[in-house]
Amino acid sequence: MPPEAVVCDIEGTTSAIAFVKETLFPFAERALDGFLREHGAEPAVAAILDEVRALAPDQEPAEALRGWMARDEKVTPLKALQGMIWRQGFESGLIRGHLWPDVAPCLRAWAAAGVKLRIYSSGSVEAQKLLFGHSEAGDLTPILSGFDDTRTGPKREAESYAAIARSAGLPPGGMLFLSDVAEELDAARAAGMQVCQIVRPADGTVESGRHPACATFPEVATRFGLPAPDEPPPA
Ligand SMILES: CSCCC(=O)C(=O)COP(=O)(O)O
Ligand SMILES: [Mg+2]
Repeated sequence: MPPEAVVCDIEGTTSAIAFVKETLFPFAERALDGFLREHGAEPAVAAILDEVRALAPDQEPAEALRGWMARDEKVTPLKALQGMIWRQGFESGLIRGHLWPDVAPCLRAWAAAGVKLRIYSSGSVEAQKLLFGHSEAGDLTPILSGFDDTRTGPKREAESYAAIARSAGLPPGGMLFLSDVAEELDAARAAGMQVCQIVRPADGTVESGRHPACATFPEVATRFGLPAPDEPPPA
């Protein structure tokens, strides 16, 4: 049966890994000290800094945050803070959310056919909404019906996917999870979801061999019985 809902990872799935590493992370790194000086006492930011101190009690929060960014560690308070910092970049037009050209036409076709679309990323829900709200393909947030980040649960644990299915009000088997990371797909499959690894050569993704694999979203459409977009994606 074709899935009633599609859940998309971002980095390596809808968007280039290079966009995250070479645009988003350096933006946050450059703005970090100024952001903490200006906003560090605000309750939402202060609460995140408390989480950072609890996880890295032997370091200054800025030092811990920089280390996590350098090692691309998906630590929840870092992700929350990055989302806050990126807001200014997205809203001023300095950053536009990268999407591979095959992604938006499929998401639009699937939404038009009544397929529910959700995002599950290590990037915070705030950052997800910014990326899809200010994407290279325009504002896609009206066609997205749910957003989850690591506050829902770790991406490599089956219970996180069970929670996403509960919040969508669907049986896990009616949902398809798309990700570049095999361990995330293992967890989603253990929760009963259909899964597909997105293997984009431009991202250097290695096919695990444990899951169905597709290089583009139109290939996903063909393989899982989802509608294909009316127009071919731009070259
Ligand atoms: C605007 S979302 C930022 C992406 C990000 O920070 C990240 O860690 C993405 O990880 P994913 O789980 O989507 O692979
Ligand atoms: Mg990913």
